[in-house]
Amino acid sequence: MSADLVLSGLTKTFSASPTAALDDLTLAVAAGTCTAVLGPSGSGKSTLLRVIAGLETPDRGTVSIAGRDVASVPAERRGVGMVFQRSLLFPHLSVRDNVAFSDRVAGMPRARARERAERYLDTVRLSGYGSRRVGELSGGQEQRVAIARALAAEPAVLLLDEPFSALDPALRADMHDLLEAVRADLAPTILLVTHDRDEAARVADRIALVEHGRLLHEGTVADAYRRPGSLRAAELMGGRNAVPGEVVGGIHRSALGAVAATGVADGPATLVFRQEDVRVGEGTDAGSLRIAGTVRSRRLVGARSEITVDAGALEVHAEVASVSALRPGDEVALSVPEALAHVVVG
Ligand SMILES: Nc1ncnc2c1ncn2[C@@H]1O[C@H](COP(=O)(O)OP(=O)(O)OP(=O)(O)O)[C@@H](O)[C@H]1O
Repeated sequence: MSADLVLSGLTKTFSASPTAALDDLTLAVAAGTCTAVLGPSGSGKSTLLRVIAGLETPDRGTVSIAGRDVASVPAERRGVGMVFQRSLLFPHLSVRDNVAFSDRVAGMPRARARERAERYLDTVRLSGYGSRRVGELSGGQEQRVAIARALAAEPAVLLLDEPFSALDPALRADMHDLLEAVRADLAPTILLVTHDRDEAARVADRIALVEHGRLLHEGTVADAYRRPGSLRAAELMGGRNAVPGEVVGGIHRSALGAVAATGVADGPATLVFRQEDVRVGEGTDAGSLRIAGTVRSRRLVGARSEITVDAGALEVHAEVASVSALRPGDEVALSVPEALAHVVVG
């Protein structure tokens, strides 16, 4: 029940808006995989999903599902299911009849459609809830029903538009487990729009970064974090360290010394590395970048702390354990394994 999804040169400008919501966006999602779409507010993520679903028509470009251009296929025949931030369930129907809705519209007899609905309610771990009214459900349960309803239509492609963002962290974690179970069971091809990098890392195979309607970076989750395609991509992935320098002959030179930059053209380039990858101490392995400086500030980041270190003209950010004794004013030696530093153009 999964299919390759290929988007090619998608462009969409709304008449009310001077700039393109989608600008020549090309992206491929392999059958049965999940790509998370991350990007700032207004970058075109929802428009992208709406174009794929057939709810908007692109000015240019194509959407292909299982190798077929779906331009002339109406939304309800595309084999695409969509779940939004708000569940948009029918309040006057029972949970079971909400899930059975698409089968009923397709003409399936009520008893059979309800039987199938129960199966999908079981998939989203809501068996026993079929007779309830939507108003009797929690937000998390409502989203489960919305997912069951989308799955009951057996979509080859499942589009999720910030489906968990209104849920509290514990419920969100439950939903991530649920999505994993759905993927193992039914393997739809999924495009998940989210603002939450951790969510993307938890549930997706790959990350697509979108800004101003353009694709900035596409790759595995690990690469999005550690090998971003550009300085902007590094920033959007929450990377806090960027050291300007210059590449000459495949070597990047900066205040941190020389680092291999294979394949990067000569010219200005920036060395990026994650705050999570900076270690306190000199680092024993030969391939480490060493940084000496003074702690300027320290702030809590969840259960850990982040320190900002002044190292000459450089500002370096490092995550440390909350029990770390480092305080503003302390001298500190830091190191970064060279393999975890990455050179981007610009
Ligand atoms: N129906 C519409 N009419 C006019 N402009 C629109 C319409 N829908 C979206 N836009 C514009 O297109 C751009 C992209 O919007 P879109 O909703 O796709 O962004 P987004 O990345 O999903 O944002 P967010 O993260 O805030 O949900 C924005 O500038 C928005 O104002």
